[in-house]
Amino acid sequence: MPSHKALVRRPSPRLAEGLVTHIEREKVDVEQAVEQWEAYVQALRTHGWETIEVEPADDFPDSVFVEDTVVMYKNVALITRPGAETRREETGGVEEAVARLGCSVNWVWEPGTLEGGDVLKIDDTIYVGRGGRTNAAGVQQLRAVFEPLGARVVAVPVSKVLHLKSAVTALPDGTVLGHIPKVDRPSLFPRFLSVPEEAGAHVVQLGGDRLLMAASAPKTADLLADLGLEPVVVDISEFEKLEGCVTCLSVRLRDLYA
Ligand SMILES: NC(=O)NCCC[C@H](N)C(=O)O
Repeated sequence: MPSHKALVRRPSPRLAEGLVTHIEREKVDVEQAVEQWEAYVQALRTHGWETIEVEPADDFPDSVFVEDTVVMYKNVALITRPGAETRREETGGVEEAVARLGCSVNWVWEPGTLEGGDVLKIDDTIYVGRGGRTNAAGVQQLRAVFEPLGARVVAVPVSKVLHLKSAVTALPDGTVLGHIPKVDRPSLFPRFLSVPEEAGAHVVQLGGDRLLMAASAPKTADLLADLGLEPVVVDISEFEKLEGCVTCLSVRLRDLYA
């Protein structure tokens, strides 16, 4: 039976110092960010996810973006080696959390770099974005860990946004969603739906037809509702100022044995 646990990590008081790469820096209201994070966690819980808080990493401004520190496939965790040097030490608490949940643990080693935001799983296909934060050695290491377990790893170029999942995510039927101006090669995906907003490309599958989405993509929410899906909308404006999206604030663990 699939498990319904999700890792989350409380924002650091230094959140406002988080990295910004492709957008202009805007002032982040940390108090509001904490409220938004609590509402995000509550939305996961309301829709059947047991949330597990990874120990906070207050010295690391970007630590709330927990998705970047680990990639899960089946019961196996791959602890990443973030391309952003200032994020490298975020991984310790996450490693401890997944080990405690009974996952077997692997690591990305130097010279590899990989961030979880660059990894999009659709059934047994694992798309990995080769871009600013994930290098070729990171792609090879991901392949070496997961292909023997039955995955097929497909590398795709990412140059217009921070991570692959800043450009594309997937619907429950496997259709890939993306905002065309931000996607390097839409033709790499077998079934692609173009959405009208950049933030509309980011969905977290909550189960059934329910999709967690950001309030900043109302036209895409309407489009998806019109296709019979059920958007669950959260406001994550303070995280968006740091190039965060709904996907990066949690890691869903769907295939634990426990
Ligand atoms: N997976 C994600 O979308 N992560 C967002 C990370 C944002 C953070 N400010 C960073 O640049 O690393």
